Amino acid sequence: MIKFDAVSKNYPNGTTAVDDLSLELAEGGITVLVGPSGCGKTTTLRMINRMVEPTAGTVSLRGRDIREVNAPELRRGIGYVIQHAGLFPHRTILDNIATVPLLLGWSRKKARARAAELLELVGLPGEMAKRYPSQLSGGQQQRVGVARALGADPPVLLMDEPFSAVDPIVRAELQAEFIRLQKELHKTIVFVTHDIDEAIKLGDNIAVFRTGGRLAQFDTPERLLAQPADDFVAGFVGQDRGIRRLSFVKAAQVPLREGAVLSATSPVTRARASDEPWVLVVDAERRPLGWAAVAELPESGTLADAPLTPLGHTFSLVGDSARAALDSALLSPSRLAVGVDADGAVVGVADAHELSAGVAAAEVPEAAEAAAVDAAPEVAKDGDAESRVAKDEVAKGVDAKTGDAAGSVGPGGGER
Ligand SMILES: Nc1ncnc2c1ncn2[C@@H]1O[C@H](COP(=O)(O)OP(=O)(O)OP(=O)(O)O)[C@@H](O)[C@H]1O
Repeated sequence: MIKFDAVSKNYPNGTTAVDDLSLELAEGGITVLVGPSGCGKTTTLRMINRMVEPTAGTVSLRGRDIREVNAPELRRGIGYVIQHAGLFPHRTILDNIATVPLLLGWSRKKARARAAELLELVGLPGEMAKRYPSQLSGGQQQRVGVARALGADPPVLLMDEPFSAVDPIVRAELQAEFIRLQKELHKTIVFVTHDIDEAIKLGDNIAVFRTGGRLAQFDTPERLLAQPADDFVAGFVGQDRGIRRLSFVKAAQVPLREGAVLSATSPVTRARASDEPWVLVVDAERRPLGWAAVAELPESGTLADAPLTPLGHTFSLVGDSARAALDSALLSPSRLAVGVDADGAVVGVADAHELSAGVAAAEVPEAAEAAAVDAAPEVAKDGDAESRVAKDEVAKGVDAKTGDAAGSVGPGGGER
């Protein structure tokens, strides 16, 4: 729905900020623009709301060349969120959020009612409405920024490094809240970051730019990790892309074996006969109780009499990723990961070698399938890979990069 067709931006000083970009961004999805500093991400973003005009090529929105739409009208349908939230310091939180509805001519009462709804939507308590921005934490301000950008319910949101100015814990919260919000709102979002991990966490699709404003690869996160287009992309996505790729493989896809899984009522002689250094002791419902080291078993009796070493953590075959499975193998005293079903009953075990062979055999899933991994409730990113919870923000207002008013409505912005 947002299409760049052979778009370039050259500045009079000779800088090519964006070079011959052709790209189609899907409606209702999150497209992340990522790349090193100065590679043209912000310029690309700002060409969508006409804060920057291309030197060549065409940007279109839902099939219409955006040059045919006057900038204020265009920006009415495009929310804009920036680093540091860019709130108006002398307006209350409620009035900051009500900015866009007021600009659109809503009555003060209706605009404030909408602002109160948005405050709740981004997870902030109503009592914050009367405070001023300086009385909120950085993360809270970012949420207000998001609420403000959502004021007129625009179908498109542009977000320029919205989470970069907060500490890593708040950032993870904001990211997770952002994912929650997007599941509800289905906006078309273009998100700029220089952080590849953030891109992989948030993006349905990722455009990797290289210096000189050139597009290096446009792909789903899983394909970016599995099949980087060239050495630059491989270097940019990082050395540990193999591990991160595991987040996109369902644990259910990796083969498990029965291994030495024995009930606590089994005689210790059975454990010795298993030829395994460790046996997993389970209760009558096959729920795991702990590991027994065969070399340390008592002479006689049952496994209920044996000293047990705690399990570490199990992984769920119902929703976890292969990354959670590998993590549990690495942390297990027996070096075996224990896979359980939805009831917590043991299905089987695998060591790191077996898991990695299983992952290699599993095809890189298509985007839809990978999204299903993420959506599965049990994947819940509970303890493992990503803690997708977030609180984000948005808005428009004073642009941290330029100091300009950067409203998506009204005259804000302009080229740098
Ligand atoms: N108004 C301007 N005049 C001249 N050059 C500019 C102007 N605005 C941006 N540039 C240059 O264009 C290039 C791309 O800038 P842009 O801000 O789009 O990069 P970016 O990828 O967003 O970088 P960062 O991650 O550091 O924010 C840079 O070399 C920048 O210096």
